[in-house]
Amino acid sequence: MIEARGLTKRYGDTTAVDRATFGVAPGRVTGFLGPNGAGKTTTMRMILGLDRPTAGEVTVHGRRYRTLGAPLREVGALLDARNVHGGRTAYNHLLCLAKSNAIPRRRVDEVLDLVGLGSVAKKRSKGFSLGMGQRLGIAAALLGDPAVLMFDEPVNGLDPEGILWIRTLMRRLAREGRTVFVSSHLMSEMALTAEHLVVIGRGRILADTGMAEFIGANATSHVLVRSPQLTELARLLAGPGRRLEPEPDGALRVYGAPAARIGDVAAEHGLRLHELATVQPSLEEAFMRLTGETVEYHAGVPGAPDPGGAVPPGSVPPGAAAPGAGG
Ligand SMILES: Nc1ncnc2c1ncn2[C@@H]1O[C@H](COP(=O)(O)OP(=O)(O)OP(=O)(O)O)[C@@H](O)[C@H]1O
Repeated sequence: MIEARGLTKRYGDTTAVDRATFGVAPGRVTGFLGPNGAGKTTTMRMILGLDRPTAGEVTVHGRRYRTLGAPLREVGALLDARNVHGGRTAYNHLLCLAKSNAIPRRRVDEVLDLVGLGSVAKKRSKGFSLGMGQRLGIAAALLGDPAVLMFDEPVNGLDPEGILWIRTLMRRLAREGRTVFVSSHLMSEMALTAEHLVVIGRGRILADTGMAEFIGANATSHVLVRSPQLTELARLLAGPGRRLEPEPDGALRVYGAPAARIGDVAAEHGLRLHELATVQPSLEEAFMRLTGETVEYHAGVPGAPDPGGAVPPGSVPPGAAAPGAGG
């Protein structure tokens, strides 16, 4: 269990983390989601005692990291995979870590096999690919068999196979009852990996909630309709609480009416339907609703919306009705 209370970090005029209060529970993957520069790495560094909070505190199992007796046995972390002494072999890198933390030598072989580096254990890590470097970093995090694991942007730069491997590993570690906290700015990846979300924007915690709840509270589903008589159908569907949006490929998005209702309207008027599909909102849509236009935010455009003034959870797109509303 990780608990942050009023956690704050300022660098001069920059407030990297602003009164963050959240908890990371065991037994599930918690995604730490936020755009570049939102404060994810700084938060993780404070959890690991690498940065001292300006105010507030963060504890692991009720204690500050620096006061843990055998930290590597309690918390494993992958912060920067390039931070490895490249002249050492993978085996020696892990052995040094093991020795300095009173971890038995056999555990080095175990974690090397676990991450699939057994066959290159005696090779110098400076010759490793990015994916192999990530695996070595993860092996180091797992070395002390810790109950709490943290990964900062673990899939950055990995190929699809590497991404799938990391996703599967994280879910397995969580199923074993561990606390797994993983940061990312990649929505599609988070949607597949995490069950719980802590969302951060410009240093502030914007949400601490289940994945499904987060999406449900910040975005609405719509129905995608295709018909050779779309103009007529659209006229019949228009009304209070409904929002109709044409798609570039000729389909129509309908907010505020369930698929069954749209199908009935079409049948009643003898209109042909070529497609009628309920589309669930994505994590990305929900995130963008919460934080404002993330694309602008990413690019650091002056005057980009302030995530602090975010749309409150439970709101729906302007003009859209709540699911099931309307006749
Ligand atoms: N050592 C530092 N000195 C000054 N400013 C810093 C320092 N570390 C971080 N910052 C600033 O704090 C803010 C948060 O940075 P942080 O790296 O924690 O964000 P992040 O969410 O991890 O972003 P990314 O996805 O780009 O890694 C940024 O504005 C960053 O420039």
